[in-house]
Amino acid sequence: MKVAVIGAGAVGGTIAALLHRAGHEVEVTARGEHLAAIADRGIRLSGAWGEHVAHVTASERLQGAPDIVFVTTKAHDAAAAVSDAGDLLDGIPVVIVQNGLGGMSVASTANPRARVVGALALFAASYLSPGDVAVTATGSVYLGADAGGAAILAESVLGNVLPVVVTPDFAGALWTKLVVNQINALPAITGMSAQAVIADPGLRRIMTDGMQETVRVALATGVRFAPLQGLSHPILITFGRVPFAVAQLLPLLFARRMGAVPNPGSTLQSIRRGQRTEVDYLNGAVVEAARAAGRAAPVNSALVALVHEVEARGRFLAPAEVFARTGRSGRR
Ligand SMILES: NC(=O)C1=CN([C@@H]2O[C@H](COP(=O)(O)OP(=O)(O)OC[C@H]3O[C@@H](n4cnc5c(N)ncnc54)[C@H](OP(=O)(O)O)[C@@H]3O)[C@@H](O)[C@H]2O)C=CC1
Ligand SMILES: CC(C)(CO)C(=O)C(=O)O
Repeated sequence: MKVAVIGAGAVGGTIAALLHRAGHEVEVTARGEHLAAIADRGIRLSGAWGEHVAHVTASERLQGAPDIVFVTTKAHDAAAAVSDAGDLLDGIPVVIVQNGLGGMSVASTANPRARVVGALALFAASYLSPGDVAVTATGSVYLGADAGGAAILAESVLGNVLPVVVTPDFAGALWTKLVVNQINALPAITGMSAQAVIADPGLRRIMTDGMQETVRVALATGVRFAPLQGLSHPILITFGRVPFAVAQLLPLLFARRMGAVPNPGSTLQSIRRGQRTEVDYLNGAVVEAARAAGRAAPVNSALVALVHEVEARGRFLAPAEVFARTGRSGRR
């Protein structure tokens, strides 16, 4: 099958390499030195799903019409990336693998003729250097069901190379993932891995507070969380109410699942490359939902501000600075 990956960075490079290893004809788009390295030496995949060098067709814009396309840019790049493909995506299943709430509507607006399917990656991947990507933790991809059969094709293609779950409630799954993505901000602020952040009692407290705030905001706006990686609506309702001593078990569980290989998360990876982060689409989406419901989301607001500060100044904050800036002692 002819498969395209638009924005073949950490997640997209992993998907492209796995599909190439399975025998598909793969074309990718990327930019700059990463594109040059892929064109020269292929995508070099390493980590938890094995090693593979994928010699794929690579350019800045899609060259041919694929049977299916995966869009794996960061949220702020998705509209331009889909538009750049022009009419090559007309009538094609376009699987948008993206965190944040708006990926599907952005892709549908950029090409109303594409058959857009939402997807959420629960595996963790790192961009190591131009052309090199590594899977640091395995996990499923959750696909939204659609009426037109595009998700069935996506499931058959992707399900052959990694674990796939089709969810009938993708909107609810997006919100469950937004709770999980509370993992992202503190590594981006401190420069520490997600596991190291969670191991620090004071930082773990902030992350846990952010998760509980996200749950409470979502429930206040009528969200029903869909099942995702062991989380569910009833579990998250309970999580939103319990004291910190119990609630901290959730980030501790996430750290355990991530295993021993340090996971920077996708937001810290943007900072390390001197790029804009997705924080406005992650913690910022919680702040926005709270505002629409006439509520405040102080923890998420503070995290958004601190990530933007690190983006602008190019200097990470030490945990003590984070505690001071968020009005905490740091002892929990
Ligand atoms: N990394 C992870 O572990 C996980 C990430 N996610 C989510 O998956 C999505 C992708 O994340 P991730 O893979 O980490 O991001 P990356 O930044 O590693 O990859 C995105 C790639 O898209 C490229 N790109 C952007 N715009 C275009 C364009 N118009 N044409 C061609 N290439 C383009 C980027 O190039 P450039 O670098 O030049 O901008 C980059 O190489 C995000 O929404 C993220 O939140 C979800 C789960 C896990
Ligand atoms: C779940 C997590 C944190 C995995 O790395 C992720 O979604 C991301 O990095 O964006």
